[in-house]
Amino acid sequence: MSVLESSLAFVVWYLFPLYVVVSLVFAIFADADMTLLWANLVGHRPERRLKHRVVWVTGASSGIGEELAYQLAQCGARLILSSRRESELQRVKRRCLECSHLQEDDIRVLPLDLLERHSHEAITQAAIQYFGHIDVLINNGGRSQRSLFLETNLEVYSALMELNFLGTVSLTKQVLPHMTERGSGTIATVSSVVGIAGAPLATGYSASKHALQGFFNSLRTELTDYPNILVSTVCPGPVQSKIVDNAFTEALHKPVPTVGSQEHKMCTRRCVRLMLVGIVNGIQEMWIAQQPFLFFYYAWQYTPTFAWFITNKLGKKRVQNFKAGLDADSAYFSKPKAS
Ligand SMILES: NC(=O)c1ccc[n+]([C@@H]2O[C@H](COP(=O)([O-])OP(=O)(O)OC[C@H]3O[C@@H](n4cnc5c(N)ncnc54)[C@H](O)[C@@H]3O)[C@@H](O)[C@H]2O)c1
Repeated sequence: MSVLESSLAFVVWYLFPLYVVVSLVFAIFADADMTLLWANLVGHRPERRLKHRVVWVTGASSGIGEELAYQLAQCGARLILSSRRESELQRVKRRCLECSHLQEDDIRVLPLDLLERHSHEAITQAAIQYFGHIDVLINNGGRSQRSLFLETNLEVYSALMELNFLGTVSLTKQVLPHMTERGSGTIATVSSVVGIAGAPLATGYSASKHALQGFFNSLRTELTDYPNILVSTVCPGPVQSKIVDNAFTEALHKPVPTVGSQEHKMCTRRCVRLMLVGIVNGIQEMWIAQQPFLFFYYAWQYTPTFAWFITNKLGKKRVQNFKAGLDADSAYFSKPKAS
């Protein structure tokens, strides 16, 4: 057998089956993109890298932001906790103190409304003054949407862009000069799976997350002279939180009528752990989702025609369930049930 033939046989009999098996195992069990999972396996640990760091979390009063506060506190990070309701932030602060070795002074509650852009400069100055600097800003605060475009007021689209996009850009605008002056820092922004693809009932939400993706992908390229500044975007799939309760509907102040169980969604704890691993390992874009969502990220990236075939089938079912007054989210995973 020639060298060429034996090399070919090696590839066909050993490497290719190994590749197929590894890919299948990955496809079935993975809940994040390969870079992030690799970092989780062999990379830096958040406990080591975040100790004594000053981390500012927006939207810290519930869901992903609240869990970020607890895990960051356990890592020994000093915290600035922001969202609109001070009482809720005080509750989160108390739990942070209970579950970590942090002292009262290590956590600063700083109420912030992302919509009130005129207040962002003063609040940022207050945050910088308190600890002397900010190492990490996590732009997490935001709201989703559950409504069909044809039935939704334009005001809702305006509100989604004001909050998710402009509110985040405004705060980043205040914090980034502080980081460029120091020559280091991290700005991590929670985007979404719908910042990469799309989903029915979330046209405005998806648009606001696409806007964030475009903004931060472009900003990152403007900061190449600052190798120690990380601009990271996090794209979670469905995660347990209050996101559906708090979502916009077709009219500005109308609540979501049907909020189903969140149990089928990714555990908040796992999502946040992976986020922190990504941040300390300098990952610029993270995909975090259970299957089958993670599979779709790859499909959308590499085989869009196939991805849209599947997405349209699921989307159709989701819209039908929504119109029938059923929980649109659960319908993806199990037999839809009215709640
Ligand atoms: N949960 C999911 O399935 C999921 C998936 C992908 C992305 N995300 C994103 O994760 C982030 C956190 O959402 P969550 O799932 O924890 O939902 P959540 O509703 O539990 O938390 C949202 C947080 O944002 C805050 N917020 C809302 N409006 C605000 C305003 N005007 N000013 C300041 N803070 C405000 C809320 O007070 C709350 O603390 C959001 O950006 C969301 O788009 C969530």
